[in-house]
Amino acid sequence: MAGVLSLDDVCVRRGGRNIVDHVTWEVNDGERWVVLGRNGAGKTTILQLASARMHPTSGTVEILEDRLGRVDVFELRPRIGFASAALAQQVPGDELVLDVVLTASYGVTGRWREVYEDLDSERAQTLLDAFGVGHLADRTYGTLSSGERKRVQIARALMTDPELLLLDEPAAGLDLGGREELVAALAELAGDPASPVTVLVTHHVEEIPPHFTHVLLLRGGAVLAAGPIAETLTAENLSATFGMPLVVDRHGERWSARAQ
Ligand SMILES: Nc1ncnc2c1ncn2[C@@H]1O[C@H](COP(=O)(O)OP(=O)(O)OP(=O)(O)O)[C@@H](O)[C@H]1O
Repeated sequence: MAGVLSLDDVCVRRGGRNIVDHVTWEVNDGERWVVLGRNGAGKTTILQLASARMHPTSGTVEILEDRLGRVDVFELRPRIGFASAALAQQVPGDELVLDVVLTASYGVTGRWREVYEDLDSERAQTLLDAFGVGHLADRTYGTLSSGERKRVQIARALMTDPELLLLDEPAAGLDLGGREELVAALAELAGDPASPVTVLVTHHVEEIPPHFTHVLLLRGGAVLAAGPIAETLTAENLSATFGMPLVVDRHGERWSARAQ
């Protein structure tokens, strides 16, 4: 599948203005995208569109070759893995960690009467193991640290074996060690050709994991630049994105930025 996600001249209008402003953006098979922009730039809104949780005011959104507005979003959503702070807040604190991952099969949070196969439980456990939180499977979600919760959320997002993985600020609120561990786990995921096409929203270039291939820079709801990371994540583009003179450094496959 070439076109995994395609936005064509998309606007989202709220409160009398375009919070997504004529965005055209194409995400193809095998790509791993980072989305950067200031607070309020429209990053979360674009992920809402990409996860079939919002319709555009104008323009077209195609996800996994289905056009929003012409497809049953309830059939589409299981094909998209999504992790965000807002979604994480819906997880009941007394839910067992294994169940937090398992319930993604039905697109619900909070286990009730659904029937799961042993294979599902094994998959949930394998995913928790892959993110280094397998030993927490029997704990309740509410007792986990924020770093542990982030990992569980990503494991949950992968439970349905999605074709598209969307991560909204997965490293927000983590300490340095937690961030680095998460970046390493995401780098491993991104480096695996069998992994889904991934879009990661972040505020910090330091959180870009190795193996991410492309970057979308947003300003005021509009695309400032988009393309392969090495040529797009320049000091000039990042300075324009954040509205201040910035220096950008690349250390191997990691990035850092600071004021000039
Ligand atoms: N229903 C709404 N009515 C009016 N304005 C809205 C509405 N929803 C979002 N906005 C505004 O749209 C803009 C984009 O919001 P969005 O959450 O997409 O930004 P973001 O880039 O994810 O920001 P942050 O980095 O702070 O999370 C913000 O200025 C927000 O206040």
